[in-house]
Amino acid sequence: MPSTPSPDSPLRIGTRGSPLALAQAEETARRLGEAFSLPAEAFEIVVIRTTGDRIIDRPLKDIGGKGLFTREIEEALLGGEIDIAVHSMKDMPTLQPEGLVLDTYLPREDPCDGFVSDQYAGLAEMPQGSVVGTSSLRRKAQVLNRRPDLTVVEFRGNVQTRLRKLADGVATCTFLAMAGLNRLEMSHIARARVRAEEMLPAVGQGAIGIERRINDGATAELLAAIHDTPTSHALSAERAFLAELDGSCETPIAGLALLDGDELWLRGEVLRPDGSERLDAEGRVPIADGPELGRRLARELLSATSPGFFDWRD
Ligand SMILES: NCc1[nH]cc(CCC(=O)O)c1CC(=O)O
Repeated sequence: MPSTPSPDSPLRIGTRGSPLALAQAEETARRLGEAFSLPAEAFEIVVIRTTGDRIIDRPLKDIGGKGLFTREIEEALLGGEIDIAVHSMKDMPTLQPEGLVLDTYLPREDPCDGFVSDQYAGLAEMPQGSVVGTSSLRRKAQVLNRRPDLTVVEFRGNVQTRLRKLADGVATCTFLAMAGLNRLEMSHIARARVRAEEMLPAVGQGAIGIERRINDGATAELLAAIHDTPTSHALSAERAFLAELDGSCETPIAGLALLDGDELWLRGEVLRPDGSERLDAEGRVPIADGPELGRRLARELLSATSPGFFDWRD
């Protein structure tokens, strides 16, 4: 690929095919186009179907393995079928395959969850025994920790599918990332934005990451123009926390870093899947020490958990 994409030799952007994934790929193309004054035809969006997209009738944790939503995309990147891959950082394992790097971030959207229900304004108002739909182990554990009386049912599928299940009465409420709703211009469906103090988001939530081949210097130069440094500082701290816990998007782990002047604040949380126990830790350090803080908080939580806390992990 030449150093600057053109309609004759477009930059091929690999992505999943959901409306949200496409919106994220389009945002990436738009930002690159603006940075280099390129027409839309200088970018080609290549939709790649992943294992996670293919199997929609089983809970994610039963399909197993990390990178359910990324493996096929990373193979296309390694195979030279695409030039970059655009991902929701929330879905990304902490380690990338040999030969790939994931170090470009777009400015982060709202990291918090949204509460979605056409009947109730928030979790506190849900009647005893109500049904919550979510496929996220984190959200399930957090909901049950606050409201042990509620029932959580599996709620797989993209945003549109989940809304249909809600309309069909499969559940009374669900939670969706505000970032996804904002990017789809659907934030009006959230009855409330759930503050991080109430429900700590997933590590990386709201951030878009762009992956490339490690030896592709021309693409690295392009991506540098749209990289957001504050987002990368926050994500480095959160992902160091996650990596030290050896967690993935399949485990009830939450973490959020916020920048405040030249300092970084990080809170991390681990839960038992049934919500019966929840532990958190937080700290504030100079921004450069974010990853070290992430590892320290993870070790703090690991040593504070009661026997058996992590037995659900394989
Ligand atoms: N696991 C699916 C997923 N991956 C990223 C987002 C939302 C967008 C984001 O967090 O950046 C979602 C859907 C959701 O949680 O509502």
